[in-house]
Amino acid sequence: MTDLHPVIAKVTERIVQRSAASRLKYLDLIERGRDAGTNRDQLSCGNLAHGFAASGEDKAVIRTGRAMNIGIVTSYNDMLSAHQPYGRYPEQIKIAAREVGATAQVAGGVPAMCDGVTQGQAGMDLSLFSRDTIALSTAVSLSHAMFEGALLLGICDKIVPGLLIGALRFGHLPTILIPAGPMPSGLANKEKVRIRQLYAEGKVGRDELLESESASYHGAGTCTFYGTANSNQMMMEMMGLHMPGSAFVNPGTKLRSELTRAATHRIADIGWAKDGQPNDDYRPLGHCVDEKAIVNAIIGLMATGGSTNHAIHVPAIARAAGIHVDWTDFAEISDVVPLLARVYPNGSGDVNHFHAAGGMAYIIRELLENGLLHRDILTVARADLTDYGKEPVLEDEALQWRDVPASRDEAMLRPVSNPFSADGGMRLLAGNLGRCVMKVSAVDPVRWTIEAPAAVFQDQDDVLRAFKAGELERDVVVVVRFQGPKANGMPELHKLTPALGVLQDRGFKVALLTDGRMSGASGKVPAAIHLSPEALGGGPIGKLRDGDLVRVCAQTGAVDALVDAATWEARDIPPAPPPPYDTGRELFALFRHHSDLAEQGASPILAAMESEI
Ligand SMILES: O=C(O)[C@H](O)[C@@H](O)[C@H](O)[C@H](O)COP(=O)(O)O
Ligand code: SF4
Repeated sequence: MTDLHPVIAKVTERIVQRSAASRLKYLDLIERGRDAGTNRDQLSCGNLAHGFAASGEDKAVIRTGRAMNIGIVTSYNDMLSAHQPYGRYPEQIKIAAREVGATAQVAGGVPAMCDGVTQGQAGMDLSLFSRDTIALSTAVSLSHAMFEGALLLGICDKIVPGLLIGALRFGHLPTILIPAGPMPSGLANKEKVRIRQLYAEGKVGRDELLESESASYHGAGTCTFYGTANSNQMMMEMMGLHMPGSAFVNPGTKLRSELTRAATHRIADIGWAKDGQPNDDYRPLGHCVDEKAIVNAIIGLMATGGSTNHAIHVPAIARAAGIHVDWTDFAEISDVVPLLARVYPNGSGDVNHFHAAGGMAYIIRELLENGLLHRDILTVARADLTDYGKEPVLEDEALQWRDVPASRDEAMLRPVSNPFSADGGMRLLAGNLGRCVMKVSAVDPVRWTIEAPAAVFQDQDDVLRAFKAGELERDVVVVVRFQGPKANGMPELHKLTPALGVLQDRGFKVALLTDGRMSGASGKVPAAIHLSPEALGGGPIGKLRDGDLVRVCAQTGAVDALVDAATWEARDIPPAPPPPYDTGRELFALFRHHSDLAEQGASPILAAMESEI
């Protein structure tokens, strides 16, 4: 077994040192929460009676207060394909809880936005802030102090980060995340993108496009591209917050339901008490999510080509646990963690193919054996992260975990000894335009450096209008600004991907530069995103003008306007567009006013919380 890589050890120690004071304060919160929350002792008879009045056959057990009452926080809705399966999970969980003498109640529901439905629409301006809304809703759910454990039902982009941020403020509770799995594979993602580009060129009509999209997104379960949602599942495995290997088991299968049952049984095993006696295997969420677990999540992003959105969500999740990480930590980890998986958009296969090839079990075992992962973290499983290097199977109807000694498809999954690339492909870029990130794992290396005249926009629809008018048929850095959290909520600009892809396929050197975001499913066009500081409030991206030479370079980590210093200094920032107003966006003005930098997590609630504690 190889010793831990020195850079992983160094970055982890730097995070520990940086977080020492805030982490200590957080751990004290957990101690106080645990002492106050034991078996609902602080509740009055009136409080308690309200809490179990409608709990039916569980009423007597909840009333005695001697067994774990599990709080289920669910993000069910039946519009979101990934969350539609959750509809029947609470009843299944209640049955499983009774099997081990525990009880379960739905503590609350949280909203779950589908970025696929809102992509390119006004609703996308609420997407990032829906994460903090989910965190607040999770806190409201768990604030009833009726629970000695929590099960979180969530999968998609902002939902898992939001659930975790909220639940971490109740870090004294043992907590397990329960996924529902990916939909079976439909139309191949590459074919979906081909039809989209034909539509962008006017070569196919809306009917053909809708047919193609419907064949790709065709049923219950998470979309099969490796975007932010599936990156969430990967991170939960890397942090040991799922039952091992839960991430990519399809909905509606016996294995899926057995994993849900096992998670319910397990949560009852790791509370602070068991059968009314102190339990020496108490595993509170706030102890599981420590600096090593956060570093493991970042390592997972690099080893699998995970979503750039997590360059924003991981700092926010970490802050909720009193831990501070930055993009320099990401970049240094990326430099030493090889890319072991090629899953669309970083390859052709999807997450079902990835799982069949060996999936997370293979990735984790490979990284552990090569000293590229913290093994000694407090997971929700029985041992440490070793448990997660095995895949779940049913043998004679019983849940088992088995080794995955080798990749079953080296076109998708490779060993550390023969990676797809020596590093993780999430680069930090810095220069006179600020700091930003660029994911290169899905970008041809010949396009890692783009130097071209800027075409400057303040709205993604204006980019598409310029494309359709033939105004972008050249080497170009497309700049879209005033897309930061304070300006309009930092939407994803993924709708631009087909048009920019067409320009790139026509042979032009093309890059996107924005203070906004891209989808985790965005791929082949180099995109320098999350540029901080954002244009609103004076970020230098606001000084750019049409025709300025701009250089984005993932090789050297540069993002610069090649404009002479005197001209640059003399420039003003143009007035910001009016704030968004419709689709409920005006209700989120509070969040826009208080959001902090993307590199800190772009979180109004954490920024405000830290200003008080
Ligand atoms: O970060 C992500 O993974 C995206 O937000 C994803 O959740 C969203 O659905 C995209 O829109 C991709 O899907 P389309 O390519 O179908 O838009
Ligand atoms: S992966 Fe994206 S598009 Fe698919 S259900 Fe989740 S949020 Fe919606």
